[in-house]
Amino acid sequence: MSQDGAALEAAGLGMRYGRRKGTVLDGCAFRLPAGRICALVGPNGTGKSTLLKLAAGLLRPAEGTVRVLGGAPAAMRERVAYVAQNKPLHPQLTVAETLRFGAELNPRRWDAGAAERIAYASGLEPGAKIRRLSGGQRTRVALALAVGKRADLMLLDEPMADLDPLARHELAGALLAEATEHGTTVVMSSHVVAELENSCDHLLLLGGGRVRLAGRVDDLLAAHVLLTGRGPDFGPHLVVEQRPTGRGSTALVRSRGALDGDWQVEQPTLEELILAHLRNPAAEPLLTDGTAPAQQGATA
Ligand SMILES: Nc1ncnc2c1ncn2[C@@H]1O[C@H](COP(=O)(O)OP(=O)(O)OP(=O)(O)O)[C@@H](O)[C@H]1O
Repeated sequence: MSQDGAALEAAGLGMRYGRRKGTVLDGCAFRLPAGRICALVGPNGTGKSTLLKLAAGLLRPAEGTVRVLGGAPAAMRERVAYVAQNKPLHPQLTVAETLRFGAELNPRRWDAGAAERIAYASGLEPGAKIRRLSGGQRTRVALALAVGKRADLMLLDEPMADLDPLARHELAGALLAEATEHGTTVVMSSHVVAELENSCDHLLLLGGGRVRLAGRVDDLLAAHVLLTGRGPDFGPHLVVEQRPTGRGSTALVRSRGALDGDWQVEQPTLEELILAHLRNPAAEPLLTDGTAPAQQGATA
């Protein structure tokens, strides 16, 4: 961990694939304090996988820096577990051989019990060949390897995408229990916004190559309210997104001062907060206290 406790930090981070292909990340800047369970969300193609690969040291930035646990990603591989979107595993190995391979690669940190708890919880056979496993079963083995590594930072690219709802619930619970017990920081990209509220305490929303929201979920929710009134005027409050409703207009706003006015006030859910920001890519970014990189200072 770095002195100031950042598990992942990006400053002026830029990334493009080849000269002609356009910029994926452009001036991306944020700081993720250690110990958080962070949801990484954003539209398709916005650079979530790219950011995770940069943090895993599999890509090099075109501009700026990314630091993990206070150091360069390539120097931190032993302390970082990365699960790619396509969950690459050796198809000819069995599940048990795959876990043994994980142990050999991580002799100083390997936690066989934790890996086996994840791998075998649903009745998966140790002798089953990886090539015969379903997508969800492969995911289970990939997550078992990541947990067994006993990393300080886990980077998970859409880890739950091909799991059935029960397996998703069970695995998310097991993963988060392991992470909480050991103080592991988790960054998990996902499109299943409704499920993030129960599993994540931190949010990183990417869009247009930059960070649009960053902070503790509680802080981000506290900075916003849903106002329903005759509209379209919502006083001094900064409107993120506004839609007509039966009763007039409902707006998700960033509160600027007292909330009294001719409208009804409700707290948004995390899903409402994320959807409003996805619907309005032009909304002003918000990085709450402690989540802007040291040299930049918070933008709100
Ligand atoms: N190896 C590559 N070569 C060229 N372009 C790439 C490569 N990998 C990703 N890209 C491009 O970079 C952009 C960001 O891709 P990335 O996979 O990081 O997005 P994402 O947010 O993870 O998307 P999704 O939600 O669809 O998984 C996309 O436009 C994609 O086409």
